[in-house]
Order: sequence, then C-alpha cells, then structure tokens
Amino acid sequence: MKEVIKIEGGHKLNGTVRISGSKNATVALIPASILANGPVTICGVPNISDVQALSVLLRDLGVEVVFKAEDHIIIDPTHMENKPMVQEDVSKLRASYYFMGALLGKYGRVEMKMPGGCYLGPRPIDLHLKGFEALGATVRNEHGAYVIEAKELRGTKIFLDISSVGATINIMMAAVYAKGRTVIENAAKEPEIIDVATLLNKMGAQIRGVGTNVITIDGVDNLSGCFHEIIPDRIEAATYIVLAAAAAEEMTIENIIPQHLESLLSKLHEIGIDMEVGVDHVKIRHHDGPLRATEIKTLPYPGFATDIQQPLTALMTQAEGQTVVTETIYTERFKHCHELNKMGADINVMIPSSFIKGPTPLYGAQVVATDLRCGACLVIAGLIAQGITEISEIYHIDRGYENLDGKLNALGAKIWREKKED
Ligand SMILES: CC(=O)N[C@H]1[C@@H](OP(=O)(O)OP(=O)(O)OC[C@H]2O[C@@H](n3ccc(=O)[nH]c3=O)[C@H](O)[C@@H]2O)O[C@H](CO)[C@@H](O)[C@@H]1O
Ligand SMILES: C=C(OP(=O)(O)O)C(=O)O
Repeated sequence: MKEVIKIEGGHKLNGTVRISGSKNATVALIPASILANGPVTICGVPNISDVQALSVLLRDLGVEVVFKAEDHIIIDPTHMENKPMVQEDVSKLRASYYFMGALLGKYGRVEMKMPGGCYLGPRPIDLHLKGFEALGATVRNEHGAYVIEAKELRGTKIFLDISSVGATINIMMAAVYAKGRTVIENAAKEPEIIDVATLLNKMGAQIRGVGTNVITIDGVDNLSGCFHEIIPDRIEAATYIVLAAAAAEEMTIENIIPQHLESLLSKLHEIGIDMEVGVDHVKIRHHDGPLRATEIKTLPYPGFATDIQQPLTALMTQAEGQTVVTETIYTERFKHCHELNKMGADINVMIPSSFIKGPTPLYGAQVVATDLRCGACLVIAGLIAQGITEISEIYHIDRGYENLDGKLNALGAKIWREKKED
C-alpha cells in the first residue's frame, strides 16, 4: 500500500501558522552532536522523517537518543562505537554525509557509502573529500564504500571551488579536533552553517568567521555537552509565505527570521504581493488584480535559494506574462514543471531555465512529488486548483515538512491522506 495526499482546491486560507525548526540545520546539528564527550540537548527539532532516519543512524552507532517533550532531543554519545554505517539507513537522506566529517573528526576513521536525498541532477561530494584529504586523511573506495582515515588531522588552508553548504559544514566538523588552525576560504554563508558553528562553539570549539566566506577553526582537545535551540526553517517559512500569497485571504507566518528571507520577500514585493513584515512574522493579505511576472536566478545565500524556486513556480503560474527561473545551483531541478503542466500550467523548460507563461487556471490531477520541494510546489498548486489533486511519492514531502496536513487544515485547507493499492 502506498500513501497519497489529496487536496480539494479553492478554499481560502486564514489564520496563523508557526514555522518549525530548520530541517537543514537539524540534519547537521544531530551528527555534529556526536563530537561532544557528553550529552547534547537540542530543542526545536522538527518531527520529520529525516530526523527519524538520523536517529536510527545514531542508535546504530550506540549513541543514546531520547526524544523529550514535543521538540527536544537528547543525544548522548558517551558509549558510542565507531563502525561502518548501515547503507540502507545512509541512503534515506542527503545529510547522512555529515557523519563523514563528524566521525573522521572524532575517531580519525569513517566508512560509509554515498548519501541519498533529493535527486536534483548529479550531487557529487568531491569537495568534502578533497577537504578531508587536505586535513591529512586518505580516502579510498572499497566495494563502493568510502573509507576515510587519518592518523592525525592537521589544520590547513582549504579553498572551496564552489561554496558548498555540505562541504563547508563537513570540513568544519572534521577540523574541530585537528591540530592547529584550519581556514576555509570561499566558504558557504547559509544561516544553517552559522547554527552548526554556534552549537560547536557552545561545546567548546573555536570557530570564527561563520556567515562570511572565510571560516577559521582552531583545533581543541575536548568538546562537552551543551544545550542548543535550532533556528526556524527559512525554506518551510518561504513555502508558507508563497502558499499564503497564492491561496490566503489573510495569513500570518510566525516564528521566522525575516533577514533569512530577504531575497524572497523583495521578489514578492516586486510581483505585487501585499505583505507586512514584523520582527518574527510576515502577514500576507489577498491580492486584488494580476501579479507581475518576473525573473529569478538561484544563487548561494544571501541570493535566491534554489529550494524556494520550486514552490514559487506554482505561484508564478498565476502571474501575468512570462516568468523566467534560471537555476545556477542544480541546473536540472525542474521536474516540478512537468507535474505542474499536468495541472494546466504552461511551462517550457530549457535547462538551466524554465519559462512560465501565465496566468493559467490549474485543475486537480494525479501528480508525483519527484522530490521534496517539487512536493511543496504541488501542494501549493493543489490549493489553488479547481477540483481534487492527488500527490504520490509523498515520503519526499515528509522528509522536510512537519505536520503539513495539520498545519494546512488548521488554516482552512482541505487536505488529507489516503492509502492506495500499489
Ligand atoms: C541537507 C542540506 O542542507 N541540503 C541543502 C544543501 O545541499 P548540499 O549541501 O548538498 O548542496 P551544496 O551547497 O553542497 O551544493 C551546491 C552546488 O555545489 C555542487 N557540489 C557540492 C559539493 C561537492 O562536493 N561538489 C559539488 O560539485 C553541487 O552539485 C551543487 O551544484 O544546500 C543546497 C543548496 O543550497 C540545498 O538545495 C539543500 O537543501
Ligand atoms: C534538496 C533538499 O534537501 P536534501 O539536500 O536533504 O536532499 C531540500 O531541502 O530542498
């Protein structure tokens, strides 16, 4: 039996939605916790399947994991054992690659295969591996698994050819116990990287420069347990903001950091969305009259996030004129366009761009969540479509959106899950 999400479109949304802790921060904070030599408590942990998958990986390594209250997790690595990572669990998500940096940093050895996660075109990890090698590790491939080992990790200067989020975090984790100083140049600047460095510094690490493109890590001998609260999820926030712009009368999105969303908010202002930005919330009101088409180019933070272009595409089907989305991070990240066309959209993809002609009415159809943010895009399209939309492959959506159906139904949407024969 497989599960699908069904949405009856056309219901106007009203009310307030609270944004959960950041998926992309959480999935790095959890592996980073094993670098401590005592229990780490993290609060604001979203209830998503990526977190469940990571807790299985932790328990495989003998780490004690306790879920407390609603959103607290206690991770105690005191009795952990470094052994090869179980492939089936590793391939469930992208972020399992953070165990490479964390285990290498703590034990000088890690053995695991390629991580999973959304297929957005090729997603190599060469920059992570080059970074580990620069720190003194050897990397070899044994029967399809990476074996990364080092007698001693030594600080050095590492220039990233691409400012990769994953490579920046992974090298930072591998370097916290290295001898001497590591400098990462052309480092990524995403807010989730700052969150991970904040956790590591609370444990006792010496990391400076996060949020700029030069990060300096001075190796230390010991890291201790600590308490940390995760930043709000800027991609979940963006999804609900776009969804409100598409389908709400009046909706407030709360528990957000508006500075993390500036590239989106300025784009929404440009296309004519009526919004009020507060210290920790955004209020969106129904827009009378046509939205303006625009041009969007995805870029590393603080530029327009690639994870947001897919949800935004659903809204842009309702704008007057032609919107052009150009992907510079994952040039093949356009599968959602094909699904939207099944619902009546008029989108032409010529990699690395999509050309969205609007406005086009959307109609309920059977569509596939080919990846996480494609799923978010189809949910938004389903909310404004006439009739019923059925979305399959929804395990992608559950990787990154906490209680999506509950949050939307509380706002007045009609969304539910059904089991179907395979
Ligand atoms: C768990 C997590 O945080 N996922 C996010 C993270 O993914 P992830 O960390 O995998 O993305 P990266 O920032 O590493 O990727 C950026 C670009 O660099 C390339 N690259 C990356 C590493 C490498 O070794 N070699 C290489 O060529 C990638 O193919 C891509 O074109 O950042 C992406 C870009 O903001 C987001 O879409 C993902 O949601
Ligand atoms: C691509 C994403 O996730 P991951 O890197 O975990 O596959 C995403 O969050 O949009």
